[in-house]
Amino acid sequence: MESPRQTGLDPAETTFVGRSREVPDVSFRAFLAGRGAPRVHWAAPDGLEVVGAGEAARLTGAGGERFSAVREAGETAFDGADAPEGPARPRFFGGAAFHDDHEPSPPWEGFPPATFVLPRIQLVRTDDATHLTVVRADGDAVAAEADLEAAAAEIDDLPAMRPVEDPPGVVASRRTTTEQEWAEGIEAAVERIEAGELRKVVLAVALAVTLEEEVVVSDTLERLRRSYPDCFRFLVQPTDEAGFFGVPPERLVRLEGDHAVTEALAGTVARGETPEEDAALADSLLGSEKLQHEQALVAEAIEEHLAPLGDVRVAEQGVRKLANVQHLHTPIEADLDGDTHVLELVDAIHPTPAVGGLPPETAERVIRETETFERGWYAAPVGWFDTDGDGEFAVGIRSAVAGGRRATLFAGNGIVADSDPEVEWEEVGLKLEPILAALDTDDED
Ligand SMILES: C=C(O[C@H]1C=CC=C(C(=O)O)[C@@H]1O)C(=O)O
Repeated sequence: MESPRQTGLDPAETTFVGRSREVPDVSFRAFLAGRGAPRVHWAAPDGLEVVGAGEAARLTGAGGERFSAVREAGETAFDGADAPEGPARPRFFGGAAFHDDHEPSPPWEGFPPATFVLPRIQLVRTDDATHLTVVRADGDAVAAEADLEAAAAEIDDLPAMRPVEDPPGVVASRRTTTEQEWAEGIEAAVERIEAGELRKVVLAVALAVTLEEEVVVSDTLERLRRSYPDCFRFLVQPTDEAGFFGVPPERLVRLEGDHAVTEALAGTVARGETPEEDAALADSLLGSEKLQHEQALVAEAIEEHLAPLGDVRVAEQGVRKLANVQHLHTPIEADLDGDTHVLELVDAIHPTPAVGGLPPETAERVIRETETFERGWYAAPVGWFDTDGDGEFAVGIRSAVAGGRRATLFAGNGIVADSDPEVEWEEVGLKLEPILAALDTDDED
């Protein structure tokens, strides 16, 4: 196992040099298709879209200090760097496992407890331009200029649009937890809640899927964009064998300077078939004592973790509507007192009770004892940070890890005192649906 502070980067031997220029807009999927792993794709619902390939540097961490190990290495790595600023600035992309003692085993080979890659080539699409950035770790500015020329020439040859391949098709899918095991897990959790040992725990299922053809993950992500335009989209492909991807509706945190934005998202009902039914379901969400409790615990925990760092404002609760489900949603903002790195916020907030539970240690123990699969990077922070410590992270839910003819999908529910195993079994089905549909030929639009 890696030592907790191992970062994979020797600052004494590293001087980053980056060069960038504006380029004509091209298909980001075409860019990814032509490059080997590692590959990343990130899109925030409110603007920034980035793809990256290759590795100028990689930071890894393990154990309870994995986020601070990565942060410290990232900070010193950029001392003396000669790199562009603004939208074209270099960024580290990656994420972490849900549990800090995670050890990669199938389907999570290639996904350590925490790892971030600084791509050698990055393309950034903002509202008004597309920027190409190349980065080298050897401080050779002349070579960086040449890399930029070469990459720009390759980009010139890429198409502006790329057709989306047919979905791979689903041959078989199977939850790795039986309905009986699920019911027993929930009943045991409810007993602990009634005994006062636990207030809430999020229990999840994995859906193991066999595909007809090999999956092209970036095409799957594109199909998901069409159905879930308001969600984040991410892909982390550390190797050509496997990619972790998803369309999470939930921002873990965004930090710009001293301003942090986060949210409490929890409590779920389906969408209605008609506007009237939809509104009635939204009312039932707002009026449900159980779902309100489930979400209030999330908002309170986030507020409590941010309060020592600055001035926190909790906005009014609303309903967040996605194509298949609706959630209770409370925006939260904070003006931070000190110079804070986004990974410090990630460390402070993860796991929120929207994916873990309360008290956190007991909930994590219950998750381990109950779940019949390895969470890996599911429900964990995934995103990027820059050399100033700004960045953005989503919660890796509505997600799957896939490669070749296999995909494993994940979905979980908050369990509180009055949770009913049958209702919760159906609800995880609703949350698994979007990715399953994007993989299956029957659901082609
Ligand atoms: C843990 C998941 O969703 C969380 C976010 C929103 C609503 C949730 C719920 O209704 O339980 C979960 O807390 C998931 O999608 O796997």
